[in-house]
Amino acid sequence: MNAWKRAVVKVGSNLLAPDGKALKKENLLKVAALITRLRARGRELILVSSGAVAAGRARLRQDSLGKQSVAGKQALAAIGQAQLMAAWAPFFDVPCAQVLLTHDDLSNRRRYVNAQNTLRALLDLGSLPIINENDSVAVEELKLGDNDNLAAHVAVLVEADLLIILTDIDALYDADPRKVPSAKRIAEVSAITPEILALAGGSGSSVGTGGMRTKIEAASKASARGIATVLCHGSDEQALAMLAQDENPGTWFHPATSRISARAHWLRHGLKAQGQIEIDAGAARALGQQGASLLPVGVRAVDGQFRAGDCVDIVSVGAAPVARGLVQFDAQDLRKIMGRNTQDIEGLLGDTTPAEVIHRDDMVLL
Ligand SMILES: Nc1ncnc2c1ncn2[C@@H]1O[C@H](COP(=O)(O)OP(=O)(O)O)[C@@H](O)[C@H]1O
Ligand SMILES: N[C@@H](CCC(=O)OP(=O)(O)O)C(=O)O
Repeated sequence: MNAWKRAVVKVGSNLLAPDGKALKKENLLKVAALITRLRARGRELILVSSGAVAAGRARLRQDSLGKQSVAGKQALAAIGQAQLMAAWAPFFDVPCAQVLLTHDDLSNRRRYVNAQNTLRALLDLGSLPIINENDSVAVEELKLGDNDNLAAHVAVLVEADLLIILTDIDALYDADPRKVPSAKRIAEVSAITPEILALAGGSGSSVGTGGMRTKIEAASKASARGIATVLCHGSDEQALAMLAQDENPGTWFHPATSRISARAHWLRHGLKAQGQIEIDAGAARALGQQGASLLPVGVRAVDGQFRAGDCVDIVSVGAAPVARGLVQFDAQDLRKIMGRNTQDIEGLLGDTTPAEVIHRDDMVLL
């Protein structure tokens, strides 16, 4: 574990605000001490910190965790984010830089590159970027929601070597230990298979979002780009000391042996599908085995109201998505030409109709 240069450290809500109502400063201090130790050894660190909503509750002295309206929660996050930064800053002797990201910043290529440049500049300045989702403006349906997935996106964005997930449990277990006391600890995961994903339960509390499942998803996203993930307890002094010594105190997720390209990763993980295209068996073979583009003739059905340039999922009849990519037609136009041979569609939609529904270069197999 000792060859890494740059890491993203993610600290979850459960650790920062175990009761959901106030920040637990003692836990912030432990994480800050780890980051300071690692920085002193020449490592570059980026912190992804949850806790804005809880800090907002604390500032407003709201004792109840009762249901909030969306706008109410967004307002809490706006108040709490300032509190959160103010809570972290005294624990570091370098400048802390607040960066708030939304899903749009990851899906829009220009904004993605822009965020990448800003984060690189912040590291060059020797500052500590502290990242959270921009909860106060993020549109509910498009939210990442949990900070595990956000941290994985950030790790890919800054080309980190390591993702460190600090939470309120010491490792991944083969079942949720809160429900199955005999659950066994897993020290190493060499490949994130559907079986590994199935081990994960939801959050053990009303404070955390996503539980172990989003942590494994995050490890999987990071792994696909050659980034390792380590998960451990973030307030256990011994675990943190081991991390500082480059030892695995919890669960180590190996990076994938063959990493996918940055563009393929962006297509696969950075975008949300705006619709679905169902293809026939011949097209599924052509895509899966021959590396072909998707042509109108192989399309059987079109679902959704997407526009040309949007990301869509490609599904084989009655099956889970087999690929996704950037479609070259609006949904309504695609409905007019689906199932037709290329020579038959000329003139149907004007003179400059693209030959492919989704070009191979804009597609990733799932
Ligand atoms: N297979 C599992 N192994 C370990 N923990 C699990 C598992 N399944 C579910 N969990 C739960 O996931 C919780 C951590 O996730 P979460 O509550 O979202 O924390 P955070 O706020 O740090 O993101 C643990 O407290 C645990 O109860
Ligand atoms: N962005 C939210 C936190 C989201 C969240 O709870 O994520 P997680 O720490 O993964 O459980 C906040 O700052 O309150």
